[in-house]
Amino acid sequence: MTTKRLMIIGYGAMAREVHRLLPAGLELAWVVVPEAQVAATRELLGDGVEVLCRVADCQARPDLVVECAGQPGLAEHGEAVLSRGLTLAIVATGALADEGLYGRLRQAAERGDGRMLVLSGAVAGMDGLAAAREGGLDSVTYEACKAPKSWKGSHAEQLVDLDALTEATVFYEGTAGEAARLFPANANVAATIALAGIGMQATTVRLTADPAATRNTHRIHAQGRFGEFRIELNGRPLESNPKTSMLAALSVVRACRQALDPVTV
Ligand SMILES: NC(=O)C1=CN([C@@H]2O[C@H](COP(=O)(O)OP(=O)(O)OC[C@H]3O[C@@H](n4cnc5c(N)ncnc54)[C@H](O)[C@@H]3O)[C@@H](O)[C@H]2O)C=CC1
Ligand SMILES: O=C([O-])CC(=O)C(=O)O
Repeated sequence: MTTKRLMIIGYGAMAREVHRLLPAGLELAWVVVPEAQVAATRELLGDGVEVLCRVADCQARPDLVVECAGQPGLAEHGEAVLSRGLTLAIVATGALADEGLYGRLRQAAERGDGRMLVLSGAVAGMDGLAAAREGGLDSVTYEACKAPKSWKGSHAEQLVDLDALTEATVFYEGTAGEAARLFPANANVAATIALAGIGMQATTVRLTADPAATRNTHRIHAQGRFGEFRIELNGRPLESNPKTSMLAALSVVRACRQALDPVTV
């Protein structure tokens, strides 16, 4: 089997974990980072990987492109990937709460015959939720609970004193679309659930900080013609970034494996 070649957009905590766990048969050939990080990333990765700041500078055709660059990274590079007819697997799904961007990415994919794969990221059950949607969904709620340190540097700091919490505290309730925009490094999952289910406005979201939490907890409750499901997922955060659950990186690794395997499970 010939080795396939991967492009990763972004080279932060998640991308490094994906790189570490890359399945045999797929090699990291290109990394796209902001211009200011090109030199340091080149030094880190050595000669085997081409470090670029624009997708257009890639002279060959990656077999798969994965976005691990956050919402601004998807907004900056998504169209360039899709309009070249490439497959782009994404985790910064919250960027799709911006209808304008979503429309431009769809058009680029249609124009160039590209494909955008919305990965399940830090949650589970997106297959069942999307199937349930076919029969009609009545309500979908999503609750996330993380340790205060996982909410540091986010909009949560404007809503609650994270350092003073002594018990689990709900600091945000709203729609998936708003949550994904207000918490771009923490609530992409809200948008993923909305995309698989009943949309950005109808999906309700509650966010909690809990000083006793050691995991990133995600709870989904969906009701519809199919029946009802509840999922609770207690994900281990990445040591290198407590905002990000390990499962989100693993969902990217799974997409890498699927690109190699003729059977999709
Ligand atoms: N769907 C999901 O379940 C989840 C999605 N995420 C998303 O994944 C993103 C990445 O997570 P981490 O790696 O833990 O964050 P991180 O902050 O460690 O890394 C993000 C990297 O992207 C790079 N970047 C930023 N703008 C860029 C651009 N325009 N072009 C190329 N690279 C750019 C940054 O330089 C940084 O190295 C999060 O910001 C979040 O949006 C994170 C966790 C779960
Ligand atoms: O990794 C997680 O637990 C979820 C997350 O950050 C996101 O949805 O953006």
